[in-house]
Amino acid sequence: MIFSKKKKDEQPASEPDLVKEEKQDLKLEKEVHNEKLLSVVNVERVFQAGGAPLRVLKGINMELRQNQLVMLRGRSGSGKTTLLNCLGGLDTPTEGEIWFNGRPFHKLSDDKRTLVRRKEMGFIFQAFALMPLLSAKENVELSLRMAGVPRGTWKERVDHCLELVGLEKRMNHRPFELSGGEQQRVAIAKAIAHKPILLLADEPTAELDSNMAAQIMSVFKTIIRTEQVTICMTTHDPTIMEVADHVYEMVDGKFI
Ligand SMILES: Nc1ncnc2c1ncn2[C@@H]1O[C@H](COP(=O)(O)OP(=O)(O)OP(=O)(O)O)[C@@H](O)[C@H]1O
Repeated sequence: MIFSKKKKDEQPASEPDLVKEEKQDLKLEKEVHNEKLLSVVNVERVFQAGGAPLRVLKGINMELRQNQLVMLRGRSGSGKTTLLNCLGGLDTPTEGEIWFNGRPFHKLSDDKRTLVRRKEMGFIFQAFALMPLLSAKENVELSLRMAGVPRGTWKERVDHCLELVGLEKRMNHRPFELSGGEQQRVAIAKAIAHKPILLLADEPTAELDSNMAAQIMSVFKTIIRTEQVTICMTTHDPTIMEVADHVYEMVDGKFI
């Protein structure tokens, strides 16, 4: 028996065996990355802008867990937006891996990444990105339509999201009838309406005074608790950092 087993071990692995082994390795890798909502492993991003290549991300490692508020802090030009774009699949790393919700995000086709992004992620930008002719309610509905959510559920979900951000009395107002902070709260309601598990926010408080910025952070804390979402945001405002679960400090394409 022992002899025959040894002989079997010495045989070169057949092709189906290798495929099986590869699948097992991938399964193991997936299990490791499954524990985290998102993990970033040695990510590099190099832009070919004109002459010399520009190395903007220089070996980034990070992770996001469920129900966390994580901030990326750094000076202008340090690479925060570039990293956020890679996390959201709007851009792809030149090197390295990004695992999202157990999937190798860096290996997915553009189409698959877009699908995952639409269903499982929400985005908030500095300049609110609302449709100017639509009311707050219609802006939130639009995001449900884009995500393919059945129409019958829209009203309840829209009401709930606008209530969560404290705008139940402003549902029929259009963006120009709202303050900057209120517009940003509509943008948040819009970003969470389709129940994403990850919310990415690029400088969501940059256009707001400190009072309004504090309100936005309080809304973020509420939706993390009630909507089971993780938020990763960029900022260079040191005053709002104390509410973060973790702050990654970025200098020249690296975390320090
Ligand atoms: N598509 C691109 N092509 C070439 N260079 C780029 C591209 N995108 C970003 N960069 C460069 O990468 C560097 C980092 O830019 P990035 O926008 O990520 O920084 P940031 O930390 O978000 O800055 P800010 O706080 O001002 O938004 C900058 O020098 C920028 O010019």
